[in-house]
Amino acid sequence: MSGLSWKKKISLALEDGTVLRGMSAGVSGTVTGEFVFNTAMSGYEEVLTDPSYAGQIVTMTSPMIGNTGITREDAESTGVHLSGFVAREIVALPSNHRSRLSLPDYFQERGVVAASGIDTRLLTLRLRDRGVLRGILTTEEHDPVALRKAANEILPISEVDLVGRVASRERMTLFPEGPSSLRVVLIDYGAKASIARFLLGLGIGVTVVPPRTTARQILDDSPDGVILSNGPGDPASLDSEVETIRGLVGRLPLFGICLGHQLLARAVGARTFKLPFGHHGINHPVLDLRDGRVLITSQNHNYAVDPRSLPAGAIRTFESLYDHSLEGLWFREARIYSVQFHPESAPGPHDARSVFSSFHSILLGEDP
Ligand SMILES: NC(=O)CC[C@H](N)C(=O)O
Repeated sequence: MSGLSWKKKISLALEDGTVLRGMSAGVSGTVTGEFVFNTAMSGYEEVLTDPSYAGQIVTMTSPMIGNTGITREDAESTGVHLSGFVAREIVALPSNHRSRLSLPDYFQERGVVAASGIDTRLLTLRLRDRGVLRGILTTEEHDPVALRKAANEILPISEVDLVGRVASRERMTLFPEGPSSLRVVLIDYGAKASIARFLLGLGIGVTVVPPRTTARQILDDSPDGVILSNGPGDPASLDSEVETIRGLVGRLPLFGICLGHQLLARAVGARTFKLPFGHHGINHPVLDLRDGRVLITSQNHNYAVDPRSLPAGAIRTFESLYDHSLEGLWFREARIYSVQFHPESAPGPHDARSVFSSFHSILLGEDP
């Protein structure tokens, strides 16, 4: 608990005028972003290190966070990318043989502004009823009038280059342990580490490239397929990324995960739209529209593909059982496969891991 002042007040304000108070569990400072709520009961280390949360302040609905500490082995990237973190109670004393560090000490180490003691039930109901809201989290300002004004001056997430902030800047090839005959290019918009880990586990080599790599450069590299990663922000604002994908469509198998799925859909002419409060959690049921199976999946998105805008040839593969939004696509002719949920399941149940095997089949020229 070193460096932590549980006595320090923290204020939270939303653009709708809501003001809440709590105690700081992280560093002092002011952060702004879009508030979202996450319903996962475990896996906060993966949530903290998932680059897709850049620009967002994440509220955990589970009432006690921090019990299992920080293991460092469960990180999905090398840093914390979300803007701020909120929970009902943040625990400073972990109880877990894998823990290396308490959560408050990790916040100090990583410079995270975090709030404990917030009425997260009220906050979540507000976000559920009014939709995702911009807001501020601060240890420096407590006057409600000033807080409300600041919350209303925050730039919408669609106007911030979040992919540029978290994506990899260098090309790098990872080799699986055993012999491998397949290699894919992973376009990294802020990829979770588990995606490459999974592919390597299937014996597939992975060349990670920055998003600004051109379609020509990727084709000249002659991979067996291309994977479009998860990532932060609004897919509708990523025109140059979509342009690159357009240059790959029909040329080699493509596989999109979350943001990658949304960008792929845009590349073939579909539209994306913002969901009222998104899907963030590890208990999201999706229906496999091909065989009626239900998978419990890990999800983290605020946007979705509009099924009415899909071009001819699109096969809808998965649908959310919460709001019936589109969760997966397959284009047989063009060999494009994509899912809105997270098959790497980190954190989350493992039902959807078979999606990687489906992509493996596509690489081998079979149907998923
Ligand atoms: N996890 C992701 O890839 C998120 C995709 C996108 N930023 C969204 O919020 O919908």
